[in-house]
Amino acid sequence: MEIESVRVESSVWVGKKRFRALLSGWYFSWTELDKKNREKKTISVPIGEVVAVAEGRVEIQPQKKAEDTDRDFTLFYVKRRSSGGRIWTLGRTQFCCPSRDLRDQWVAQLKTALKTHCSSRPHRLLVFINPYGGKKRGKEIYLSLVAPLFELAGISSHVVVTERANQARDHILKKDLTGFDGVICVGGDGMFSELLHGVIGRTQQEAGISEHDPTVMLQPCDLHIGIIPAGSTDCVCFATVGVNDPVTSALHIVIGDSQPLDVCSVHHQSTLVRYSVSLVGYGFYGDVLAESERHRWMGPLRYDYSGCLVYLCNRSYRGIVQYLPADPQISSPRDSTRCLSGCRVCSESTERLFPHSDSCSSLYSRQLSQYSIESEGEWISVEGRFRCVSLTCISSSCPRSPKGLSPSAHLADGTGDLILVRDTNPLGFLTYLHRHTTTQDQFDLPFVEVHRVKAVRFSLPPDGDYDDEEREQSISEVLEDPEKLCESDIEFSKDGSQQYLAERQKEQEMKDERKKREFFCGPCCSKPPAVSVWNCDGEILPYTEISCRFKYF
Ligand SMILES: CCCCCCCCCCCCC/C=C/[C@@H](O)[C@H](COP(=O)(O)O)NC(=O)CCCCC
Ligand SMILES: Nc1ncnc2c1ncn2[C@@H]1O[C@H](COP(=O)(O)OP(=O)(O)O)[C@@H](O)[C@H]1O
Ligand SMILES: [Ca+2]
Repeated sequence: MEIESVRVESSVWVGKKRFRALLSGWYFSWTELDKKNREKKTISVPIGEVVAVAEGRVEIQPQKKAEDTDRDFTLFYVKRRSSGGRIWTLGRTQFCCPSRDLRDQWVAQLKTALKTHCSSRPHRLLVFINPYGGKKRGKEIYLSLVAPLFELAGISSHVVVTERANQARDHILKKDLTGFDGVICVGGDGMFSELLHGVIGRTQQEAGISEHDPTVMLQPCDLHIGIIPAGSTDCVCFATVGVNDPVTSALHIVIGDSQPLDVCSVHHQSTLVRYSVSLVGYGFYGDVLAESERHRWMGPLRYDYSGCLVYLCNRSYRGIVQYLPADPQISSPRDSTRCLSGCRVCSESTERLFPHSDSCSSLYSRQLSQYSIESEGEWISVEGRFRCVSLTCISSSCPRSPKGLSPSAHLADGTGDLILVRDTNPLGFLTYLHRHTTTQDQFDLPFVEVHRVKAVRFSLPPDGDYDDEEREQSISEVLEDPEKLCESDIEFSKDGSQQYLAERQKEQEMKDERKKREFFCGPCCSKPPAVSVWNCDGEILPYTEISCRFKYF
């Protein structure tokens, strides 16, 4: 065995075949040799993708067994399953060395290489499982597919199976998190949103920053959030990882991959309402969500069912949308780029927004540079009747729509995409929706506009068509249980809560009167509602008039 500073080489056997194994710099490779020592096929694994190395012949599934044959060691690593390489599985190769000494040296050298090259890997994780998300398989997915990988990689985890909505958010906001390298969400976009609110909220609390000030620059978060997809849409996972596969996500977490993400903060006047990563949608997507809440028992299918019902209702809503365009020289929602980890536009945006950060690894520790959105251009106003108004920070691709709401949106460029779908005939709108599922351009329709933006405001036309009661009515009637909606938002409304509480009181007073009326009246409806609701990553917002800003994390 030759040992230079970072070069280790020897003969090994894999099954009955002889190989030359080589550890050189950032790679471990093994090359098959024929009887005449001629090299055949080489398999090469970056050290950054090695999950674990163990003495003996080790298997983790179906059961972990270690057979410590003197001269063997087992290497576990990331293996790409699909041709596009997006789906990952756990690769496992058992090597047999010429002697025990040599085996021990290989194991020691590989472990040292892992320590040296993989310092950003997590050691201790706090895992939140929503047992009711998606098809209610969160617990099973975690225990059977994810926990064994964490254990193999030497990651210890503290698991909380939630018993109520917002438990994970409150835990992150209030409990001692010392020693945790990250928090993991086992669930869908709603569950991810809970963790996001916990992590952003806690970071701002500790930094003494008020989230209610819409102009404030938020403190970046040190705690990373990992997602194990077990929800209904899994859009945040799909748009960042490229698939919604629990094993792929667990392996990304194990090897310490991280991806900065834009976040949209949604304010109503001077109150922070929520943060969003995937969809802030009014009209069609708001109505679908409101309807789907009645059919939660259907699981993920509730969105398809409700989508059909809402489509048949053929609704459009009036509104005024104001937006602050992003710099068109940098990128456009109509270009054909697809943002992935390491994207040039995102790296250049990082450099522009945070000139002193040197690399991706510093994204979570730098201070945000102060810059004013208001000084960067003029607001543009569009008034009209819309089928839907959608805002998204990322592509929002998901299994239902593999290219997403805005296929060229960037994950971390500090901007979002605003999609305005004006009122059109039912066939036109169906064409728009259907194009989300095909390769056809959904923006290439005369009634659709898309803009890359830094901020957006939405209001209702001030012509007397809408009174406060009508707005309040629409907001509350979409939920079977309005109390639940209030409960989930009250935490975020602490500082600017007076107006919120007054509105809630008013809503209570009108509750009995409204109880028997249906918000979704179906195709036979005689008086459609004048206002829709906002869908914010799967939660209904309690306000119609909102302002949104895109922030970079
Ligand atoms: C004729 C075919 C019509 C197909 C229409 C497809 C349009 C798909 C666009 C998907 C956008 C997804 C944006 C993601 C939103 C999620 O954050 C949110 C909550 O997810 P979860 O917590 O996992 O439940 N999901 C939705 O609001 C569902 C929207 C579904 C619309 C049909
Ligand atoms: N134990 C629980 N009981 C009820 N609701 C919960 C629980 N844990 C989390 N939630 C809430 O369930 C909502 C939906 O969760 P999510 O995991 O996104 O599933 P789905 O994708 O099916 O909507 C989230 O808003 C979350 O706050
Ligand atoms: Ca973006």
